[in-house]
Amino acid sequence: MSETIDPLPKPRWGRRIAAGVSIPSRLSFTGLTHRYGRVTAVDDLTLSVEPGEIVALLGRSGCGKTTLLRVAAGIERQVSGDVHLDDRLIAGEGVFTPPERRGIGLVFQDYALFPHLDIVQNVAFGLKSLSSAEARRAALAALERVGMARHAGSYPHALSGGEQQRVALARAVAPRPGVLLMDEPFSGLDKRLRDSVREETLAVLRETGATCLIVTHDPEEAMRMADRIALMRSGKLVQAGTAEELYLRPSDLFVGRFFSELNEIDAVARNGRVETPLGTFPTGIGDGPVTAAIRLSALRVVPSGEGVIGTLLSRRFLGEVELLEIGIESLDLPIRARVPAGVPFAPRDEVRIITDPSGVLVFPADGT
Ligand SMILES: Nc1ncnc2c1ncn2[C@@H]1O[C@H](COP(=O)(O)OP(=O)(O)OP(=O)(O)O)[C@@H](O)[C@H]1O
Repeated sequence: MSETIDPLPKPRWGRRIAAGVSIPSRLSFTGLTHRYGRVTAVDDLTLSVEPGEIVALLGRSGCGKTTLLRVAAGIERQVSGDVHLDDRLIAGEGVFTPPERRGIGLVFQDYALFPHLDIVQNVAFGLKSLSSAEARRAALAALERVGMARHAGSYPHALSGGEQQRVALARAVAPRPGVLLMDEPFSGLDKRLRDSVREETLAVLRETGATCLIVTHDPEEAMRMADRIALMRSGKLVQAGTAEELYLRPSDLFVGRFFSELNEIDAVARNGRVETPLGTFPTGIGDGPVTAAIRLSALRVVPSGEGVIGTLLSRRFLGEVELLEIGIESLDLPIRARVPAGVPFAPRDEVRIITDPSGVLVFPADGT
């Protein structure tokens, strides 16, 4: 007897309908600076988002992410630097293409649906080049793709946050923009809903093929969604690369901290090595004061045998893993370790710590 295999997983949103395909553009910023009065929100930033690429713009609150998006959209006019769409200068010295002529779609944090228009009118709003019948048809198709066609006649206030987010996505992709900008599009959703809406949004983005720049302050979200991550600090681009590159080879301690929890130990590098209470590790940098940053997952904790002697101070059960705090005589602060749950220790037990050198990052001590 043969088994029937369903070739496609059942979509959670609507029927299996493909989103309209966009012709993706390259979006690039060159030497971009923007100020609000004395505040420099974006500082000499250069970044290119390649056609069809999804890039997450990541950084703490106030680092300039939204400002960069607003400049790209044409809501804000930069102080200096250029913005190009492919080879076309859209904002720069003496040039300013108005937002509606840029072919850029936007999804705002608060979705920004028009309260006085019903859902299908909201989505059809940007389809100015089509007749009203065609615009309605395209809007309904976009709503169908995000599983919201049955709400076409509802008004935004009658929809949940997750439903409004889907409508906002349908509205942004319906005109088939070459570039889509999303500003913290999932931040208004609770954690469980956020995961499923994010996955579905990603599927729609991949189908449309649009170039996409997504603002987020959540490294995990950036890693899940983006082909590349651009990390900002104080208006500057600190590092851009794949999640793996940023995680494995952070350019400085700030980037390292963003992607993993670290034990930070001040030490002095000599002859390409640094000696710490947890062992001696290669540095890859010149001699001088350094910070040895040791990932919590790089520590193995065993009851006896080889390893650095410590005393277990506390253990916290986190499901699959446990967080241990261990005191070491020569260190003022306890060392933290993230180990598989179920370790056979109790507080005050003597333990041995073994450090995997591949989980040790060494940076010049520059006070970052
Ligand atoms: N309209 C404005 N007028 C004056 N200052 C502003 C304005 N908008 C932003 N700023 C300032 O510019 C800096 C960058 O703000 P921006 O909103 O771009 O950062 P962000 O990284 O998007 O932050 P968040 O994640 O909190 O939205 C901040 O210091 C902010 O206070």
